[in-house]
Amino acid sequence: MESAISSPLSTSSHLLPSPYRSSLGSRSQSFPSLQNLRHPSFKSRCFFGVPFRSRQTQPIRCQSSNQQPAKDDGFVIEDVPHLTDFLSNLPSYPNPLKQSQAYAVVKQTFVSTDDVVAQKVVVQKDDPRGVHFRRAGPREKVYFKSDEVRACIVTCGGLCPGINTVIREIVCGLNYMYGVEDILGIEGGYRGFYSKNTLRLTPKVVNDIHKRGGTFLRTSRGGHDTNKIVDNIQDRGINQVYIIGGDGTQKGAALIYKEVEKRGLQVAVAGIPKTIDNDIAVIDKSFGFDTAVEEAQRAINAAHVEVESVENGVGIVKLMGRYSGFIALYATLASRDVDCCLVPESPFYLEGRGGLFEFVEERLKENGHVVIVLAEGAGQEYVAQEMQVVDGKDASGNKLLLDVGLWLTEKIKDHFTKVQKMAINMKYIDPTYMIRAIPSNASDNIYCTLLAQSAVHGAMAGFSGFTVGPVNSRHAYIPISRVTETQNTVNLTDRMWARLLASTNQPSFLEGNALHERVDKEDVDVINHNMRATSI
Ligand SMILES: Nc1ncnc2c1ncn2[C@@H]1O[C@H](COP(=O)(O)OP(=O)(O)OP(=O)(O)O)[C@@H](O)[C@H]1O
Ligand SMILES: O=P(O)(O)OC[C@H]1O[C@](O)(CO)[C@@H](O)[C@@H]1O
Ligand SMILES: [Mg+2]
Repeated sequence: MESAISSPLSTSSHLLPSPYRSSLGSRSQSFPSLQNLRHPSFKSRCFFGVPFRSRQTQPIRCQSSNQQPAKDDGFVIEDVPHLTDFLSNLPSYPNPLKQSQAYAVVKQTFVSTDDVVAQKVVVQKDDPRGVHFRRAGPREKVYFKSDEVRACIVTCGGLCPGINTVIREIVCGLNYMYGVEDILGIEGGYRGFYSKNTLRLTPKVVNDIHKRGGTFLRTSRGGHDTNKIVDNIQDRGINQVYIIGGDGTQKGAALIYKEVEKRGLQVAVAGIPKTIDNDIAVIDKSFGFDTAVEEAQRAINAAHVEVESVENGVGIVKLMGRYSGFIALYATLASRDVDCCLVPESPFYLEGRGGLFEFVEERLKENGHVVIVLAEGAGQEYVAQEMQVVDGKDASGNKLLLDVGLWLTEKIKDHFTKVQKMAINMKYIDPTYMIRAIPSNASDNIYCTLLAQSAVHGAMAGFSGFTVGPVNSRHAYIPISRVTETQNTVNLTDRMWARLLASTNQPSFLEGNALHERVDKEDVDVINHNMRATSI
């Protein structure tokens, strides 16, 4: 018989010293074990009964009634900073949502201070309980009076479907839920703080913007100057800063928060993660990603229609994805018209057994056509070898990529016409900006609304230096450093990539490839871990 999973419940408890970890703008608390215990009121009896934000708070260990020593169950909270961490006498006020019509019939308007979201939901019985983040949502107490809030919103980095929805919902959320009227738009990204006038944002001004692609506030790369930005925040009397942007933007937001803390300002800094590439760590998925994948279907479909209408048709579609091939992966899986998907994470090769040329030839013989989807960051090393180019960077310091789409197109044409003496019909489609310069679809719009409202609740509740996002489909406040320390990339040892290979039946390019060895030698542990922990 399967043994019962031990439950962390108790009727008695005592305090233990708090193992307190701290990283940039984050605090982690590890909670010791609560084992062999079952009790439905665990939440209120054990550590959940104590607000874990307070510095005085000591994690509580619960023991079974027979008082056997409890073992550490590895419960960790990666907490976000709060304004009271450096402004200890900050007054709090009852949340005006108590009077809100919208929340009037909600059973539990306020998120308990003890609610957390688990980073991993697929675990094994004996695994440590792992990392948790603070659950997002409205709190009973706020640390701003509504008429004293002066908020601002800025958007930085590349475009992404849904930015306007996030802007709209921050403005409407602040105004409708909290009665905030003073909201400023910072124009043109970070540099707009010190080089441009602000825009006044009201629900009326932003009413329709979610129907448009792009960003109503405009954006830029580069131009992050922490001191100038915080000087400007201070000079303008801004006390809530909403920053929408990707990994670079979030790094900038962390610096702004650090400076705000250093100067002891009552300023809530909230990051809303944005990236079309879906490369932001920890969160389930970035907003606009689904819309982009959907739009990519149109390009793939066009390629497929073109190549199946001619003899030996070869279609190549290049999609965004600098270091992460998620758009290409998901667009391929969704389409089923794609024969081969190439992503930056999976090196490929052209010639010889198991190579791309051989595969294209086979598919042409079999079906008369072939469609390849290519992420822009794939095969960069091959293109670089053949092109005399100086390493270029954009204003933010991101490496400028070489056009792998054109390179591959030429390679395939050359091979079949010159080497194979076989006429092919090449159709190259590059919908790069088309998939991100569009408004978000319905589900992304809903997602954007949740992100915006969660950010507003967090800032009003006095949290600062946090990023908001869904973790296992529950919105959470995540320390900024957690989403910037690594980038999310397609994991070749994860089942999702295997699903793609199984769906397209394309070569894995493992033969003659360094990856083979790498997987064999060092990734056994990773594979085991992923088999256990993968959330997909
Ligand atoms: N390490 C950093 N420290 C401070 N600011 C940064 C850093 N990296 C980037 N920024 C600033 O963040 C802004 C946006 O950065 P970037 O152009 O890299 O886009 P991003 O936010 O990563 O979005 P995406 O990559 O999705 O387009 C720029 O204004 C840039 O100056
Ligand atoms: O041409 P831009 O605006 O710099 O953006 C291109 C880059 O932005 C991204 O979409 C990331 O936001 C990358 O995939 C792409 O390489
Ligand atoms: Mg980036």
